[in-house]
Amino acid sequence: TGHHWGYGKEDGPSAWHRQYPVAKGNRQSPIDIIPDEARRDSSLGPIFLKYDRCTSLNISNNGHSVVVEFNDSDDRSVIQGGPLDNPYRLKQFHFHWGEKGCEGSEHTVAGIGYASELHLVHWNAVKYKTFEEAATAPDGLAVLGIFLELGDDHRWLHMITDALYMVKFKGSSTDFKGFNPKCLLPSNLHYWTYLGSLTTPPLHESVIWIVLKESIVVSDKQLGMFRLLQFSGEEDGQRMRMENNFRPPQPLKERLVRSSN
Ligand SMILES: CCCSc1c(F)c(F)c(S(=O)(=O)NC)c(F)c1F
Ligand SMILES: [Zn+2]
Repeated sequence: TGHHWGYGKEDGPSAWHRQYPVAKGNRQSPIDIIPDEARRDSSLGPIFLKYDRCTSLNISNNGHSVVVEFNDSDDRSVIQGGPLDNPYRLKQFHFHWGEKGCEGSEHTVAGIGYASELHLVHWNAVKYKTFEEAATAPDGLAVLGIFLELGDDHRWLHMITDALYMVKFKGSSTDFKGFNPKCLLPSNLHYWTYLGSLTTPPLHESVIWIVLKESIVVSDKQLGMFRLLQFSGEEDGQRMRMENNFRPPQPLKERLVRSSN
């Protein structure tokens, strides 16, 4: 139904505002994070991640990214603390990446992009009954953003890249049980936090962003496996390699970025 959004010239980020006017809103994501302009806030405590390995369900290609979904029927896997008033339940994680190493992340740091960015999406199940309801509420979602930079192989990322051949085409999905995303975290959980939005349509302004200062390291070979994925379905004629599925930084407007200590 209707013309769907994408990352191409005609249907990419610069065109999204036509169908999603909030694209020009006051709390859009991603942003360029300028560390020197972030406010250190001593009231910002540490974040706590309690991820239970047995809540992962499946890995799939939704035509925009590769997504690992979790069972969010209880509080087994949650993020809490930091800027959050409640625990937020882990719903899914996915990645954004480029076609070369110097760009591919969504947030940038003092104008510098990374090769990729991992998003762990959580929702406020204390205040809202469903993910869908939370996804449209100003404090409904908490997304943990982790930068990926190029270097040596990541010890655990192979668990994801080994499964990518099974979800090459849009609409494909396969079991992915027993994966604990804790293995994708850097050693240090210092972060920047600000109020923003989804970075893909419908671009809801419902995200409390928590972006980790420390990146994780993956190899070019591992990241190259993500580029074997296709935006298009198996039956679609033209081959559409999945890459450059990132939105560029948006205006900060009247927002403050805070920094944990
Ligand atoms: C209602 C969307 C379904 S869940 C989801 C998602 F699939 C997604 F891709 C992003 S993102 O904007 O791309 N990255 C932050 C999200 F924020 C999400 F919450
Ligand atoms: Zn994302």
